[in-house]
Amino acid sequence: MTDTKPNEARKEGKMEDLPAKKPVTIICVGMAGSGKTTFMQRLNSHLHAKKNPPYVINLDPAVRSVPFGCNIDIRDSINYKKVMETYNLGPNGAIVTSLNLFATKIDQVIGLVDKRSSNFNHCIIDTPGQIECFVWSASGSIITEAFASEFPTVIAYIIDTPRTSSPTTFISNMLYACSILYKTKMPMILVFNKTDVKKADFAKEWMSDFESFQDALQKNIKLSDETSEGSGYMASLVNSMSLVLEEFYSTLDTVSCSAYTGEGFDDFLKAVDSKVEEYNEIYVKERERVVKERKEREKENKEKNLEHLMSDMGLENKDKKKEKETETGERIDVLSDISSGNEEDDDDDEIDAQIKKDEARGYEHGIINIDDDNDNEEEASKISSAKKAIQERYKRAVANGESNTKFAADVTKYIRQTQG
Ligand SMILES: Nc1nc2c(ncn2[C@@H]2O[C@H](COP(=O)(O)OP(=O)(O)OP(=O)(O)O)[C@@H](O)[C@H]2O)c(=O)[nH]1
Repeated sequence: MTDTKPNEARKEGKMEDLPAKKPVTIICVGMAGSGKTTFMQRLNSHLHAKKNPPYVINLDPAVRSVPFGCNIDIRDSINYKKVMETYNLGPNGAIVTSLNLFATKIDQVIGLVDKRSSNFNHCIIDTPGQIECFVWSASGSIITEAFASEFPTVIAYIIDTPRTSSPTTFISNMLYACSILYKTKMPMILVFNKTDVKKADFAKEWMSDFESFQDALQKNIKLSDETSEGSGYMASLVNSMSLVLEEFYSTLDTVSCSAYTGEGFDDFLKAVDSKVEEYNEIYVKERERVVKERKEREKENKEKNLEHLMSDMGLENKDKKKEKETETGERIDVLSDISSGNEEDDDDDEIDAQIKKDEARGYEHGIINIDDDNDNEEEASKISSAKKAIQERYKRAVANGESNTKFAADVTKYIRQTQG
């Protein structure tokens, strides 16, 4: 992970002791038409101009043409039109399916980026215009998580500033950004794009001054009252939402820029740097904590499963029973008990006689020779050592996350042997 301390140490020439600096991943998300692709194009040329070319990834399978050179393009491996035909899907379903197919290869993608990571400082990713296809899909989460676990990752939420100038659309956009922030748990930068058309000062003011937002809302209500009905409900909803979102604003960096003119891109890169620091200070620790917790939970579950399996097989109980009865000097109830009791001598004679009769009639007995104590002890010890071996193997398999069909077959065989 990128770290400010390693950077300082690098400057001091102690680089050999330090891990290689990882590039930062910038994932561009935003509503359809907010200007993600144009923003990517400008960011790409801006970084090139600074002799700091980025690694570029396009994750929009439905885009006709991409106005920048891509290092990885989802369209090279997935044919969106074919996905639509093959799976009989509509446009959005096909985007989700294409992303699903791409997500199955994400480890290879990360491998590729990692391999080249010494050559660039930024990896920039464009996402589909249908924001929900990426943000709310499992594959979107997998892809984001995969990058975030390997590189410092920042979400750039692109906003169409002129289209956000009404309090209602502003709050809708903020709610969306808020939900993405809490879903991905990644550092986020709000990018007010298209400032060549409308400056983003109004939005920044609304975010920092609740009263000014209220004023704008009141003005909007008066205007709406003249033009539409039912705006009272909308206004009160927007009002409540603005209160809820106050805390969310404090966690964000905002930048205004124009993908057309290139204004604000230096500020954007500065914001990225500060978010990387935040990522290292807060998110890395948080992620480590979550991963640790998940591992502990998995370990607990595995142990519980092992206990359940053993008790389903009747092994643990029998062992415990055996221990208990040995302590009290009582008869041991083991699998070979059918032949170990002395009190059944008479019964044994009867059974013996029956077997002889049956054999004389030509029947075959597929039972253990219940008369022979030594054979039974041998059988019991065989079963006991098989049990131990299987327990050991199960524990090892559980520890290694092994999925071994032969092992499963062994367990089945053993259950049949002991319970059949
Ligand atoms: N004036 C102005 N227009 C812009 C700017 N950025 C993008 N646009 C225009 O906004 C429209 C949408 O831009 P795109 O870059 O295609 O937006 P997008 O978010 O990638 O679109 P989808 O991926 O289809 O959702 C285009 O007509 C762009 O020319 C900007 O900074 N200023």
